[in-house]
Amino acid sequence: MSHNTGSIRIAEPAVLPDWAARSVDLANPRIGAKALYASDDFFAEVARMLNPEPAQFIPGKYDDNGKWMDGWETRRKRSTGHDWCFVKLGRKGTIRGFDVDTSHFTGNYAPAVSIEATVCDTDDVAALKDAKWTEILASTSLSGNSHHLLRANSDEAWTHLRVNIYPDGGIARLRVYGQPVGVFEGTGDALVDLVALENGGRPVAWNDAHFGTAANLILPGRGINMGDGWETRRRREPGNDWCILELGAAGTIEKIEVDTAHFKGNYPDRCSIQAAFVEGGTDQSLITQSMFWPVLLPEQKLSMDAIHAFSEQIARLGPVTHVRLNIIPDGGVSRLRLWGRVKK
Ligand SMILES: NC(=O)NC(NC(N)=O)C(=O)[O-]
Repeated sequence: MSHNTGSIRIAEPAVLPDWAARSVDLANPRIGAKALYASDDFFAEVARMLNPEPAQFIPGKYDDNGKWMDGWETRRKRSTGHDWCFVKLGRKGTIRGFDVDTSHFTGNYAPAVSIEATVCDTDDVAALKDAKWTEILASTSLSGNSHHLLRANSDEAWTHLRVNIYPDGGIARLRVYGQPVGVFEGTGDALVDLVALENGGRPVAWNDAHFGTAANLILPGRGINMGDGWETRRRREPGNDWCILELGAAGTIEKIEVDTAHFKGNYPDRCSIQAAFVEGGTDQSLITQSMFWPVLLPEQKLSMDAIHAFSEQIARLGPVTHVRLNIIPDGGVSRLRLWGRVKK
């Protein structure tokens, strides 16, 4: 499976395990995550480790410190001890596991990693150093140029991580697969975007995402370019393209926005949305189940490069947990917003 939380498709491991596929990357800078501090990042700055785009290797690219590497890389340690860094999560959340990705690091990858977590109401490094840390990933050996999908040993919600590497070396990318918590606390009866990535929404399945994946639909803000949306290949057979999204919380949808920003010669002719309150099943079985979901938004004509707002057209289905966006017959949509009230 691959997903795109930037302008370039992320080539995640060929197949993410279910616990990762149904999670949000809490370390995605596009929802506010940030590398706060590193004990050392001489060869490659720690911020690169969170880049939502796939790690790349650029032969022949060097900087004043050495070979340019796309990740976090510390200098060769000549003393005891180990390197570490602080990462602020984009949302407070529970953590199911990690992808510790050493892509392109072959003779300089970190031999081992462990990860600790804490809850802290500040990003101040001194305060974080004094925080109470809990190990949620025990020390684990790493290989070069590999994805390491590792389960976390925790059910609690956290705000910050300390990533320890033993004793030094590089990590290309860190993905933190989890679920935001408490995003709707205090919203009362306000309309909230139930499917936004930063509110725990996530893509479940799609039939095609040749040019841009479904994850882009629920990113914050408007799309930055045509690559920052969900775009399918040109359909050459009857039917329509679709994607299934899970809401961050069950709720009743009252206002829908379908944004075709940047899609001018390839926006869908029409769209519709089906929805359901799903209990049980798997992401895979939802693909079949979704064929029979009731219509939340009947077919609507779309236009180029515009936000389309719908409210009176929305069926009164009550609280739902999943939607299926149908685009007819194919094309690109930049963002989908599903404003509603959280089910009490
Ligand atoms: N060829 C290298 O990559 N050498 C060093 N690393 C970088 N990035 O230059 C090292 O010591 O690991």
